[in-house]
Amino acid sequence: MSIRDAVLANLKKITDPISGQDIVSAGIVRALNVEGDTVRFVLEIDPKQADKMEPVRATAEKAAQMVDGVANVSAMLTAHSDKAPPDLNPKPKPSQTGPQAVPGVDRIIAVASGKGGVGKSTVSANLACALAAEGRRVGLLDADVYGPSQPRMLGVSGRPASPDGKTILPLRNHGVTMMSMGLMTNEGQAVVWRGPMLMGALQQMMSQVQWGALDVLIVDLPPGTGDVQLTLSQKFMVDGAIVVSTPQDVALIDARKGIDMFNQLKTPIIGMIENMSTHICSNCGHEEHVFGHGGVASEAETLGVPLLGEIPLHLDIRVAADGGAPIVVSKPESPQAEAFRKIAKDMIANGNA
Ligand SMILES: Nc1ncnc2c1ncn2[C@@H]1O[C@H](COP(=O)(O)OP(=O)(O)OP(=O)(O)O)[C@@H](O)[C@H]1O
Repeated sequence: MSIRDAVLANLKKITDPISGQDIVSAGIVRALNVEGDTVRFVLEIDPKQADKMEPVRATAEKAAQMVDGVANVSAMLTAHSDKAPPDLNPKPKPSQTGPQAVPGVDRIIAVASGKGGVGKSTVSANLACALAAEGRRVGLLDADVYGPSQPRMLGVSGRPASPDGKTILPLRNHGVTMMSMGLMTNEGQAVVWRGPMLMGALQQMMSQVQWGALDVLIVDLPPGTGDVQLTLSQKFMVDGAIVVSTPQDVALIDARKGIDMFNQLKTPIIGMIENMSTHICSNCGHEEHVFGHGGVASEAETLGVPLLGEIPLHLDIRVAADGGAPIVVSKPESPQAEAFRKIAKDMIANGNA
């Protein structure tokens, strides 16, 4: 029998005057520790019973000393607490991998494109402003770190403030709360982002920016199917994705890849938008199909995703975007703005925004 077991056997012969059980079964012998020939333990008691328990402690100390091989014994009375003893079993860490919601944000919608330059940022800015005009509380995160354009499109400049060094205060214009990676760097300065930096920056933008209460947060993604797209869908609960494409085959091939990626990530596709659909001459109103027309509609049908709308190629759309007031703000009654506003209204009607 080990010293520890022999000590316990002797302690079991002592009766706890409070419960009538032996002191080991009563659970008052705690922290029994044997080190060489030294034995230490405590008797955990109600402090009000200290006088009654002191003789028990002295008896327990002697009982431990009786064990062969024990030279020194230290038994102490300690006050028990009503609190549960600390749980020393390591708990599994909460899962870091599951997608999380952003506090206060009801929905996250990703706007993506397979190919660059198809007008994804223009569509994001106009949709955000159109949804805000419908009374929705809208946030717009420009996650296009390679070519951040939302500050220019929404007409905001200056660096966002961080009063406490932890949270970042977003900017606001045209009813849209906006944050862009472009505001964290100097305009015109090329930024070389590596994968882990990108992911860290995106998480920071989602979690540390004080978005406030939003009905919808639109995330303007970089073109393609890279780290930012993956991180967004894996780390955050993305409610839906909109894929913007021009009608040409080359753009459509890439758009298909984008849809494929969202399907694999199990992010629901809200639908596709054909941008630069028909060119309307700003002088004569003549319509021509610079990049073809209807390519996205037939692709959407093939892929079984909704076509949300077709946005014409029109000089006013570019001029408005470059001037810091998207066309839905600067010319809300124009047919070009109407195309965006219809998409926004349908999104609200379908519960997507
Ligand atoms: N429907 C349109 N009519 C006219 N010009 C447009 C239209 N859509 C976008 N543009 C213009 O095309 C250019 C590219 O658009 P935008 O920056 O929105 O594309 P993007 O897909 O976000 O590009 P990036 O590759 O930088 O992500 C901009 O100058 C924009 O003003």
